[in-house]
Amino acid sequence: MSLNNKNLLRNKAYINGNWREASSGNTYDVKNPVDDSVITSVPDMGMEDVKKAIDIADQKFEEWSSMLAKDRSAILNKWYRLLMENQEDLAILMTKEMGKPLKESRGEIAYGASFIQWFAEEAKRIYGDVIPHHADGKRIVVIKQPVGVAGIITPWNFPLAMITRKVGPALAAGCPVVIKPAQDTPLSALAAAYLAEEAGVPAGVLNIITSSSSSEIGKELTTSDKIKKISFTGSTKVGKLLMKQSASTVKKISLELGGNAPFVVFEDADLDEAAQGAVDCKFRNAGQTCVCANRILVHEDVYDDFVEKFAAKVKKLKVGNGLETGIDIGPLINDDAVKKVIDLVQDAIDKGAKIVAGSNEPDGRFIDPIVLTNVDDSVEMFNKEIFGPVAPVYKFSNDDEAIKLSNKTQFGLASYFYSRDIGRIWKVAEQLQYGMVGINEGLISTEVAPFGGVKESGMGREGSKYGIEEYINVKYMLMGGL
Ligand SMILES: NC(=O)C1=CN([C@@H]2O[C@H](COP(=O)(O)OP(=O)(O)OC[C@H]3O[C@@H](n4cnc5c(N)ncnc54)[C@H](OP(=O)(O)O)[C@@H]3O)[C@@H](O)[C@H]2O)C=CC1
Ligand SMILES: O=C(O)CCCC(=O)O
Repeated sequence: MSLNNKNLLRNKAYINGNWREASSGNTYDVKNPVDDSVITSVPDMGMEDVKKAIDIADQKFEEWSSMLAKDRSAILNKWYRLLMENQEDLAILMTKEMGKPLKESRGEIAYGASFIQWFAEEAKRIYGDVIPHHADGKRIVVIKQPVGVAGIITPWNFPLAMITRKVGPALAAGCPVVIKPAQDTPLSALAAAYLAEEAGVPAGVLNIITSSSSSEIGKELTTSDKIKKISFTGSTKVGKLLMKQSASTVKKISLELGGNAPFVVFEDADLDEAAQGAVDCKFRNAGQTCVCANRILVHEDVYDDFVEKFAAKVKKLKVGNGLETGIDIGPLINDDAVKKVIDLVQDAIDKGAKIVAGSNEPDGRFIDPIVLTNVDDSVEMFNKEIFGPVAPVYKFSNDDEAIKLSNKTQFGLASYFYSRDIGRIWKVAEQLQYGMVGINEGLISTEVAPFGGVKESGMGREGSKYGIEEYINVKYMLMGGL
């Protein structure tokens, strides 16, 4: 692989500042989803290794949390700079292991790094409170303290940003971390750990376990009494399991789970902007994003015009190996993902849907982006996260119906709508049962805003001033006898 900084391609896991084999000696291959070519192999760690990582992180808690906030901040800032200095190499590595187009990988490196920079600043602003006292001779003070060691489990679709969005606030608050990246994408995580070490993150404060036994590692992280916090991004099914397991030790927990985002186009919308917003929102990362539009709902008066504009743009998207120039859509992550997406399309076709762009005949893991019309809420994909480049366009007749359809799901992560009417904008934004609302905007992710969902999309917020609260305990002190 042609990286300028050859040190970024790691084939060992990282525990206590050492690059390590699994104690069993086992490894597994990391493959490029384009053609299954092996990039390298990494340790296939198990229970013994994760226990070691947890123990060392626990031992490091006192040292790391008692370091001056400005010193932790300086280390994080240096890590941010190193991530950005190595942006191109990290992007190549990411595209190789995950498949997203290089331009999107570059974007994710900058996005991922931005969380480290943001939380480097927040580290210095974990302020407490003085509360006006309730009785003479007493004073009330509130301080904020780090929760302790954080166990972090992340998915393959954002191999860097999902890690930095959790590790940034954890380290800023003073919490050491044990990270289990997705089995398919450990290399971005290991490269980031290498740069963290270069930046001066002390040994044992940041540990990475590579493993193909996610349930074993997850069980240990969620049940160990040394882990005080679990942060997870991934499917709702696994999130529920981790929540259940974490109950045994009553851990603080953040979950970023599945979504089923509505993207509503009202009759007064700017249709050109809405069509472009829908393309950006739906096809980012080949649709493999929890905040991607999953259901495009369009008012009947503008339905045909919107579909024409939208489909014309979709037909221009270029599908191929993400390392090649000009590619908009890379491969899906694996064969199961392709099958799931194509089965959902077939179900819709069986119920009367029409394909107006793209094709339901994949070329290996590549799917020509599909636009479907003539769909209603009886199709399976109305209720399921598609996680692929398929855009079903539903029709509605009035605002109440649009809101009802939008909220007809157990998920509540991101939602979007396009309108120019200020009254409608307020009403709809308030009535959408979602943690995030994009208004005349298809891309909402930024480190400065709180990312997170309601309902079965999870709990907790990442990024912004709220993100650090997930790694902090509030302590109230009452002083009497004054
Ligand atoms: N909200 C989001 O951002 C995401 C949503 N999804 C949704 O989930 C579907 C399935 O994707 P998938 O990658 O399988 O998602 P998972 O939820 O299975 O995987 C996410 C992370 O959890 C780990 N994991 C899996 N099972 C367990 C377990 N029992 N205990 C502890 N950790 C576990 C995975 O490890 P490993 O990789 O080793 O299996 C990975 O690190 C997607 O099609 C999509 O709909 C997926 C990814 C992200
Ligand atoms: O899909 C995800 O797992 C996270 C969403 C990426 C983003 O932050 O926009």
